[in-house]
Amino acid sequence: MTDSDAAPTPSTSPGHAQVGVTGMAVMGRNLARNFARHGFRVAVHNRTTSKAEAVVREFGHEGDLTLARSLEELVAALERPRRVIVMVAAGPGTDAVIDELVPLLDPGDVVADAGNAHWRDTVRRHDALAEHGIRFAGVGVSGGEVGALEGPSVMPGADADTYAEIGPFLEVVSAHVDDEPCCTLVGPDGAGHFVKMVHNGIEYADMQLIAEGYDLMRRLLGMEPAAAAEVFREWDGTELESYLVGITAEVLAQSDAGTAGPLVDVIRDAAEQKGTGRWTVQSALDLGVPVTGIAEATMARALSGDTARRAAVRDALGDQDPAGPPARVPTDDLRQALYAAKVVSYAQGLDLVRAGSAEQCWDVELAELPRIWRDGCIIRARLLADITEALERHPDAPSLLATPTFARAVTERLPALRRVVGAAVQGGVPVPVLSAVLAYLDALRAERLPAALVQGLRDYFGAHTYERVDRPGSFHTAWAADRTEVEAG
Ligand SMILES: NC(=O)C1=CN([C@@H]2O[C@H](COP(=O)(O)OP(=O)(O)OC[C@H]3O[C@@H](n4cnc5c(N)ncnc54)[C@H](OP(=O)(O)O)[C@@H]3O)[C@@H](O)[C@H]2O)C=CC1
Ligand SMILES: O=C(CO)[C@H](O)[C@H](O)COP(=O)(O)O
Repeated sequence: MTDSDAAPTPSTSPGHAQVGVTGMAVMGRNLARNFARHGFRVAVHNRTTSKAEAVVREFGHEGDLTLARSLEELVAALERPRRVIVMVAAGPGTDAVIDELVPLLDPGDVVADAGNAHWRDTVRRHDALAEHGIRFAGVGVSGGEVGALEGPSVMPGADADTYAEIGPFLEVVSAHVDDEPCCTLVGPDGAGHFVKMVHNGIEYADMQLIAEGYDLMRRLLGMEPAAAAEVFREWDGTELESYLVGITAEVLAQSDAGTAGPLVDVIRDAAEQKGTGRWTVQSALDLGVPVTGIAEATMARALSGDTARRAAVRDALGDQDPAGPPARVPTDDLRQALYAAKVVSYAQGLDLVRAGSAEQCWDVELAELPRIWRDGCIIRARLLADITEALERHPDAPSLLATPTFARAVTERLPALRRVVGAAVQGGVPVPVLSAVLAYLDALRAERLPAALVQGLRDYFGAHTYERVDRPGSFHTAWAADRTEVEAG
């Protein structure tokens, strides 16, 4: 019997642990191990105790891991002020844990929710715990199972004194680039979870863009998954270098043991979602920020999962395009199109953070976000160093797209993006994010938009009035009478 096979025992030294983690599923377990590997004394707890026992049994040799069989034991195991990290299923699961924790804690203790909470829940929980004198942090964590263990990107939202208690721990275990932690206080209460939500929205757009690129390789260029994998592997050494492009090559190259064909061909084509993409779009709608790439990526997941409707419409309309054979585009056009579209979806996400921060008075420093996303997180990419630099140089730019570096980068790639979207439309390959991004760019660059006609129509049916380009004021045309124009109110 080895040491790690020994049955774990509850803590025998109250107040010994520096940090407690409750929630021993993939993320919490690995985050706890990450703390322990960095020399912190950690107490671990899980609702189903056997999972916490397994963590101590299997990984106790990695560091100072103490088992807590209940939240009472977890709290008792911690030094003061206590630091409890909650890493459980978002929503009711998180509320259940917090409700049980609160009576066990004292004023000054810190609860940090590191799950994917909705930022409005985080604001609510922050305010509710403040009434008990308990400090609350909403901590966005990205990196998946491996990132949690080896160094995630961490996006904490907290009051400064709360961050002073928990931040140094988070910074140590986060990913590092040039000795800088991929963790910084992004703002108070819900700011961290808002930023994590937008991170995930960008993640949705990134993944859908990659999927569209793959679909075009397959359906326009006739490439098999293994050949597409090679292209993505090659792209991972270019301006598109990123975690998601790298793992795309791996997923596409994977064979299925059962069929001996590509695994991707036997995976059901219905993309699921846990909510963060949808929340991003909902928040963007509330704030009036056009995050069209993220929105189309979220809708694309919903459409893919609507299999009954897909089958019904396919049967009714047929899937043959009478327009003829699809146009071919070089893979270099695809690479450029993906890069331009990726820049736009980052720009849209950052616009949303700017608007959310302004509305909530969070004072989020925008350039800090691409800086802490450079490593550890799912959207880590070479591009993020350039975005950081562009935003540091031009902090007041109204859009990332208006900074010289990215204005040039996108302008140079616009012809390729247009060729790709054109070929996809002609070939009947759906590219919702690529085409939404192109439309967004064309609309932003247009001297005049047909919004003028929309205003005219609104005035016609609802007397909603319109403004004129040649003089100030609001105007209404008496559409139902003599059609003269009057100045309104
Ligand atoms: N998986 C990922 O890649 C990432 C996940 N996240 C977020 O981190 C958090 C944890 O994620 P993950 O590790 O995947 O685990 P899950 O989201 O699958 O949640 C499972 C954990 O939540 C606990 N739990 C669920 N309901 C309750 C409840 N009512 N009371 C107490 N505990 C409860 C479970 O305990 P039990 O074992 O007893 O069922 C288990 O420990 C989530 O908020 C998730 O959104 C963030 C970044 C990445
Ligand atoms: O936060 C994450 C990554 O950053 C989680 O993996 C999250 O579950 C991803 O979202 P979805 O499940 O909706 O694809």
